[in-house]
Amino acid sequence: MPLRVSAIAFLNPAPLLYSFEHEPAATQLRKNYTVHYTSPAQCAHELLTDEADLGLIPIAALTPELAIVPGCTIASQHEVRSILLLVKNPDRLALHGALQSVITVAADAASRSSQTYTHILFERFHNTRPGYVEHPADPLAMLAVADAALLIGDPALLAREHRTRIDAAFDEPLLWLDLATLWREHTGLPWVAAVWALRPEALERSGVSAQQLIADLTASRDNGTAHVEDLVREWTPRLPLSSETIHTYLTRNIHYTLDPNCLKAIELFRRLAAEIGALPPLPGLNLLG
Ligand SMILES: C=C(O[C@@H]1C=C(C(=O)O)C=C[C@H]1O)C(=O)O
Repeated sequence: MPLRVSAIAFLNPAPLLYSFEHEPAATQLRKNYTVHYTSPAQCAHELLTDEADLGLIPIAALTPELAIVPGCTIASQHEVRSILLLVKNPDRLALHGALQSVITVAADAASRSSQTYTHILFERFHNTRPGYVEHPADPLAMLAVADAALLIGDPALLAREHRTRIDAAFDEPLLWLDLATLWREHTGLPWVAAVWALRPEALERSGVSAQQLIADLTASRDNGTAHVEDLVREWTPRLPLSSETIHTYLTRNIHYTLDPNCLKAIELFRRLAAEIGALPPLPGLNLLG
């Protein structure tokens, strides 16, 4: 039985899924994998409820039972561009003051990792504890009900393109914060959003070995990063963004290699999240293979 795969329906994972979407590899991979696309939060839900065997899931949703597939990730070394915290009525003097004045945050319901990063940012780095409401990604609607809005993925990329129009809806321009940049400033580590995670018991049923799975996912990523020009051509008509922005996003903003610093970042993120009670502890990372 093929592995049931839940993948993220944003631009950022496109290089990871390249071989699953492009011939000649796609036909071969279809024998072992059936891929479907949804939000990051839903990928986690499907994997955790056994509706999927393998998921590209937010690191906030990892549990000790799931195995992390080594090789690939969705991360960022500096600016990510697509994880944005928009803050209303910013105190122009200092970031700290602006964040201290936030009482409520409307958080993109598609997110798990960035929601938790937001908790860490406020509570650990700025010593304040706003309330949270989940909300569909729509900056103006979010800021109508909250002091700050967390956006991820394609809606964040689009909001950034319409920054002038969005700012014009308020008495003073919003504060636009890139969460990956802030995480890097506070920790010196990359910001990690998602990894491939597996229900280990599913491998036997599928007939795919751990080594084969790691090789297939890594080869797809390598194929994708080698064919970024194709992806830019395919995605430019799908998203109202310039091909330059898409190219920069895929080549400079997003980092696709689960290297030792990314693993350190996941450990630190989960430790800080557990310390503030935002997530259950994750004792050690369970890597496949
Ligand atoms: C880089 C991004 O990371 C996303 C953010 C996630 C989250 O907040 O849970 C999960 C997966 C990623 O696709 C992005 O979409 O902007």
